Amino acid sequence: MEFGFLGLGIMGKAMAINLLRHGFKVTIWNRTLSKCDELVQHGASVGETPATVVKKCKYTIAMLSDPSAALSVVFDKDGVLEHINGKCYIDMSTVDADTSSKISETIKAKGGYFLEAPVSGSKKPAEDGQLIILAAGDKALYDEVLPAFDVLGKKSFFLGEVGNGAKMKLVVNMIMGSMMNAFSEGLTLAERSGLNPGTLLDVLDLGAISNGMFKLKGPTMLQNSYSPAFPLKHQQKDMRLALALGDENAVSMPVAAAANEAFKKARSMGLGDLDFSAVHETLKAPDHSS
Ligand SMILES: NC(=O)C1=CN([C@@H]2O[C@H](COP(=O)(O)OP(=O)(O)OC[C@H]3O[C@@H](n4cnc5c(N)ncnc54)[C@H](OP(=O)(O)O)[C@@H]3O)[C@@H](O)[C@H]2O)C=CC1
Ligand SMILES: O=CC(=O)O
Repeated sequence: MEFGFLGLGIMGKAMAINLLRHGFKVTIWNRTLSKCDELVQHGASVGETPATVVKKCKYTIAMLSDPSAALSVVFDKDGVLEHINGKCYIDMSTVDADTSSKISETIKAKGGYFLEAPVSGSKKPAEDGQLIILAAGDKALYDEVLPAFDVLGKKSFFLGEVGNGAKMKLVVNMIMGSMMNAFSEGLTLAERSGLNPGTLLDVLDLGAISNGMFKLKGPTMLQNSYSPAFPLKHQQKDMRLALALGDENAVSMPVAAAANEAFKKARSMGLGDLDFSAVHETLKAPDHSS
């Protein structure tokens, strides 16, 4: 089975390498072309534009940063739409339901097939093929590409009409971003009140609120180490999109709104390209330490 793959950031690179390792043929494209070099070593071919990748491959996956990138790769000159007639496009980026629906409707109007399939799970699950895939849209296309999803993820969900995958992903990340802020405040409170925050991690891990994120991020946060697995700018994008979903549905989300403010503050401090756990640094800023 041959796949096109557009977007070789933290996630796209790991996912495309996984497909290659499992015997899929992969033709890649990335806006910054030099990022293709490493994958060529793994056996990938390179397409000059999104359009040429779609022309060559029956199935093309995209893993792009945000709604604006997802729209640009489809609608701009040399974009996906130019050769989409009869081809299949699977967008795994985290975007909002409106963006996904706009892409879906246009692709279908031009004779193509569309599936949205955002993922839960970060850099390591992407490297290990342990993502959780939240698909929606064309069910026949979902069934066709399951062999690839089985390589990329540990579990795939088919959630119905386009938009449901995007919404599920945003709800999950809204919870995750809120939890990260509560965790960060807890670590800081423990430290400032004279407790050993390392002991707090042990206590948390034994109780009912033990979870993989606290376990993974706690030790590195205590070392002020924020090498990006999930860039903070993307977490803030997800909070923003989840809050908009809350607006549309008149759901009051004061906790998520406060978490969004903290991520915005972190971005204003120049921390957007670090891991989202760097929101911890906002609590060390002068207005919080006096
Ligand atoms: N990292 C994570 O833990 C997870 C991320 N996600 C989601 O997956 C998506 C990708 O995340 P991640 O890999 O971490 O992000 P990165 O920032 O590492 O990569 C973003 C990718 O998007 C490309 N891109 C950005 N803007 C444009 C544009 N205008 N036109 C074309 N290409 C563009 C980048 O190209 P270039 O190299 O040229 O900059 C790069 O390939 C995001 O939607 C994110 O929210 C979902 C689950 C986990
Ligand atoms: O979107 C991020 C993740 O860890 O999932």
